[in-house]
Amino acid sequence: MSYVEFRDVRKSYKMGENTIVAADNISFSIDKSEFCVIVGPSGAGKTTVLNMLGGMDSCDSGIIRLDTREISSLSEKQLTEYRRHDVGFVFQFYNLIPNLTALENVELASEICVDPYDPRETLISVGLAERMGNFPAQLSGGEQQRVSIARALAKNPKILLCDEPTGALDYATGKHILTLLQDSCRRTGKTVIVITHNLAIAGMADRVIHVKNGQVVKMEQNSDPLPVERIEW
Ligand SMILES: Nc1ncnc2c1ncn2[C@@H]1O[C@H](COP(=O)(O)OP(=O)(O)OP(=O)(O)O)[C@@H](O)[C@H]1O
Repeated sequence: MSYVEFRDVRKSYKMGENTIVAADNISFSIDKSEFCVIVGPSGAGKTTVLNMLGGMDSCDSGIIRLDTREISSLSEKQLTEYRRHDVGFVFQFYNLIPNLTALENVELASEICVDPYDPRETLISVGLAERMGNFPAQLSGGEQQRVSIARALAKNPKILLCDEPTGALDYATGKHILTLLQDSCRRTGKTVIVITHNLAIAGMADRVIHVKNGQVVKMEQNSDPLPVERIEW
């Protein structure tokens, strides 16, 4: 069985008289330890898919599984536990707590987990050995994103969900962050999912899922993913 599975997943939002179908019978699967990119234009349904897999939103129908567990049928209480222990999130705008240092941000996340990695070692692994005592405002955008990746990894989650992780960064810094995510995936064996509108990023993925109008329009597997240095956009 696949590690991540979406089967005929539907999600709609009511907006007054109108119904917006954000996920229209979406089906796909992802294997353990894969680096997967979900790509599509604005409004395609990428964030909706990520939020449902991350336990932040529910689906109307269909089945969502992670590591054989059926996420789509968990109670609110079970979803809280699931988000806490099993999912690491990386957001476009980092979402760090401004009055906590880099180390404290990572410690806070790992304190609520069952089997976390050491926060200091995790910060060292993302290249921030010298910046642990700094507050987010004292760090560059790229460094803040490294902290947020460390915060997600230190939880030792089953899956890392990244929503446009390079969206707020310049070209070179964005590439460094993608390299870090690809390396972290390989080093830790974590399953990593990145959503983006940037088709060029697809070349570095083991698996690419193309979405449009709430549907999966294509799925590809790269037997030989490119190193980030060879990707241009
Ligand atoms: N909470 C919500 N309430 C109403 N409509 C929503 C909600 N969330 C998403 N939608 C709608 O669902 C559709 C898919 O949105 P979604 O954010 O998943 O797309 P996306 O591919 O992530 O887009 P973007 O790249 O712009 O973030 C859009 O039409 C959006 O307006």
